[in-house]
Amino acid sequence: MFVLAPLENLFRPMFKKEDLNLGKKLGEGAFGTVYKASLVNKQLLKKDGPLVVKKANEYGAVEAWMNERVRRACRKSCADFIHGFLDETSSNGKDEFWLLWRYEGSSTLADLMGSRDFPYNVEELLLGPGKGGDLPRGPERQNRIIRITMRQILSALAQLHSTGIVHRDIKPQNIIYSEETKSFKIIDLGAAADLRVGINYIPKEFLLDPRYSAPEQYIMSTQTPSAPPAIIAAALSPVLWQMNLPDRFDIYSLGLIYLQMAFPNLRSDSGLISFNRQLKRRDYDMVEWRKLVEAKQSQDIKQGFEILDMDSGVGWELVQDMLRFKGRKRISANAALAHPYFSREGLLGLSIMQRLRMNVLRGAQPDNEGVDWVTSLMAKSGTDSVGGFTEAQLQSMREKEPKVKGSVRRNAMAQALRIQRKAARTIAATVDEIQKGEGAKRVNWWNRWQN
Ligand SMILES: Nc1ncnc2c1ncn2[C@@H]1O[C@H](COP(=O)(O)OP(=O)(O)OP(=O)(O)O)[C@@H](O)[C@H]1O
Repeated sequence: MFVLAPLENLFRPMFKKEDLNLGKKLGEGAFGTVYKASLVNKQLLKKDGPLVVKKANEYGAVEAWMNERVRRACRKSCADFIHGFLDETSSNGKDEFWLLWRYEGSSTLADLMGSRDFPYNVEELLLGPGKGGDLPRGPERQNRIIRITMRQILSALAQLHSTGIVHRDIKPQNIIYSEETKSFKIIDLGAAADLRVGINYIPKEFLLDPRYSAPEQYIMSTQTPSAPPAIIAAALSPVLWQMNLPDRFDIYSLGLIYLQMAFPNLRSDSGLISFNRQLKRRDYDMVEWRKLVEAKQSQDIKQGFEILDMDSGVGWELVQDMLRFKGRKRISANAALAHPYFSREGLLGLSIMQRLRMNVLRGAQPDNEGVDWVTSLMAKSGTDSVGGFTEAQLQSMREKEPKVKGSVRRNAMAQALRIQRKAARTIAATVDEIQKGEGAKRVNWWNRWQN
């Protein structure tokens, strides 16, 4: 960041407003106006194609800075940023900041979700026309499309978070379908906070879209002092990150999007607002919410739960993990990507593996440390070609169940051991279950799994 940023400015093309022809207005928000645009002189950029210009107010400089950082650290997760510059000659006498991106395409996830054909319209975009035809239209096919979409958005979020950036405004309007990469990307970093440098990180700032924001109002505890100088912020950021887990704010917003994709009646603003109200009244207990709405017998509700309950309810598990009231108990983007919901499709023995992973995750919930421990084990385990646990690994974990020692029970170590024991017991129980139920078939299954 400190080295590459100045170097980059020496080599990247610079623009001024005379280089740009503004076209159709694409949007107007609190922070500026967005236009489709083209270059007056096409030679200025190596790759031709339409552009997007945002004429922003005083926050534009922060948004440009954030976009440059994303371009260096995780460029595939967000819209392709080209350049940002200050226009001191603006007609209204105020400084205007111009931001320039490549035009990714004409559809945001909000546009796509607004169509009656959702999610099949997304399937065509992600897989190509006619490529989803192996399954008849119905919950199973919808589940597959939603899962691919969720994986793409979560991967983009995981990259942003690992860069130290929290978006703070994740919503379908800010997720765009890129026609070039045929995948979803995140846009609008205008409300983002970069904890590594302290940019835009003001604990008391209130910039949230109430429809999609998590119950906590601040991404950082209000006890945390305001941003220190950049270099100190960079050194402190892992500690602050660990203390506050600010990334979980975005996860809640994505959890809401997941629900909207599954339940057609939650896609409208009024549907989402009434969901938020219902959940708040039930103290953010999703099981209670489910009891409430299932009693209503609506077709949309039935359809949504049919999707979430597939594969032993992995989707329902995931959405609950994303929508937990306390940020600390909410799943991280990386842990969500390792959730059984995203297990590879079509592998032999998948359902047993899914069951195992889910039991282990269930056993570790709601201890977030437990989930992290389990996911790190999963990430390290398995064969080269296939993730997950091998039978030998499961057996050795089973034998290595940590021993209890009365005196250490009260300290933090005891807590960690307790979670490990819980996970180890779950693994043992699941292995027993598999051994009992599958009998002779089991040997073949494991052999096939490891090959
Ligand atoms: N790179 C891009 N490619 C194509 N369209 C884009 C791109 N960036 C933005 N848009 C379009 O412009 C609209 C507004 O963009 P953006 O959300 O960044 O602006 P904003 O002023 O912050 O708006 P809001 O306050 O409503 O979020 C988007 O909804 C999208 O339709």
